[in-house]
Amino acid sequence: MNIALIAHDKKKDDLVQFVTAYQPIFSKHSLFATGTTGLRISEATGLEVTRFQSGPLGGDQQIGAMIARNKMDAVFFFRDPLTSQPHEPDVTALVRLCDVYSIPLATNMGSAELLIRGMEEGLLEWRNINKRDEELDGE
Ligand SMILES: O=C(CO)COP(=O)(O)O
Repeated sequence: MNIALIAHDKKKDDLVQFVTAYQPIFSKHSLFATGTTGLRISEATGLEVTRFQSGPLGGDQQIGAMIARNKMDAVFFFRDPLTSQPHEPDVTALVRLCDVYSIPLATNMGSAELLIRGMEEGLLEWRNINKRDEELDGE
């Protein structure tokens, strides 16, 4: 599965810690990230991460484009709710696209734990099979 990893600056340590803790699971998937987040994760874990532009320079939109093309299966986006971001419209757009396409989105450590455990149990594969069946039914 394709997984997006994104964190605002004050949340990057949390996301690095999270990915490190669940590295055996993340290592089974294709990882994508905004520029600085991806660099931090690959340096800390050695995992292969496809890096897009930094968030403020269009990285959020690049991940959004993957969602719009049905190429992203889950998004871990540790947002900083206490700091205003210069690219707030991009952040909102990315979250919105997750809702448009029903992509599982975890925006903090609590929901991330539940999402990764769901992935571990194969719940996302199950969801994708259902999605494919619905698409086939609609054809
Ligand atoms: O700003 C971001 C998400 O909105 C993250 O971008 P970086 O990973 O490049 O810091």
